[in-house]
Amino acid sequence: MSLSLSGVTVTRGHGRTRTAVLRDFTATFPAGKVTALVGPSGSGKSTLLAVAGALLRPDSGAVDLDGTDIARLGDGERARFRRERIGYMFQTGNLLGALTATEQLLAATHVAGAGTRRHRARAVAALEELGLGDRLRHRPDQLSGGERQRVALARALFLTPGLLLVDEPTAAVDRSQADAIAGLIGDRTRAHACVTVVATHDPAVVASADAVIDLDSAA
Ligand SMILES: Nc1ncnc2c1ncn2[C@@H]1O[C@H](COP(=O)(O)OP(=O)(O)OP(=O)(O)O)[C@@H](O)[C@H]1O
Repeated sequence: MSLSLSGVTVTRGHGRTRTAVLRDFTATFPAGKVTALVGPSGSGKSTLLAVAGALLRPDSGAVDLDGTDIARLGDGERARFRRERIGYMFQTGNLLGALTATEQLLAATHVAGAGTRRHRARAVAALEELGLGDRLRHRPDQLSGGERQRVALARALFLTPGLLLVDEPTAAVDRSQADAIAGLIGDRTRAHACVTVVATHDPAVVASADAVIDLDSAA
């Protein structure tokens, strides 16, 4: 898997509030490495993840994922890329209210409820790895903010994506959990040679990353 953005410009808002969030942004994200995306609030970290994750189309520029410019694909193909190649952990967790922690992971494979035993065992193991072994049957409103965040990370990792995009993974967890999460993201990235991009304000996550891109100076 490879990811490079070239000349990417994204404007957001309408009318007088319309501003360029990313302006002619160019960067290459290496496989098997964690790239930390830093910069002050509002500098465009989440926007860049959304562009790389085929959720937001840039106004101009190319988003090259393994030789395909995903900015130019139709909506159906972009959805397929997201489903098959991209693991996305949103800042808000974005868990589905009706599903248990285990089902959140199985939903990624479209087998919630009817999951095979093998899928279920994998989902349970993934949640146990993140310290959630006693929260398997809990729904989002029965989990703490940090627990929801860890379920969201487990879900993003579940299908072993080639591109892993993570937004503020340690915002709602304590220091030891934050270190465990940063370690797990690094381990998975190296083991599966995936391209990993982590938007973060956490100095410890930045310190454990292989490369750092500062959107403040890139703007
Ligand atoms: N849907 C939207 N419509 C209009 N403006 C938006 C929209 N989404 C984001 N913005 C603006 O784009 C800018 C960049 O937002 P973004 O969320 O990418 O920043 P960020 O670096 O991730 O911030 P934070 O660290 O606070 O999460 C901000 O000024 C924000 O207000």
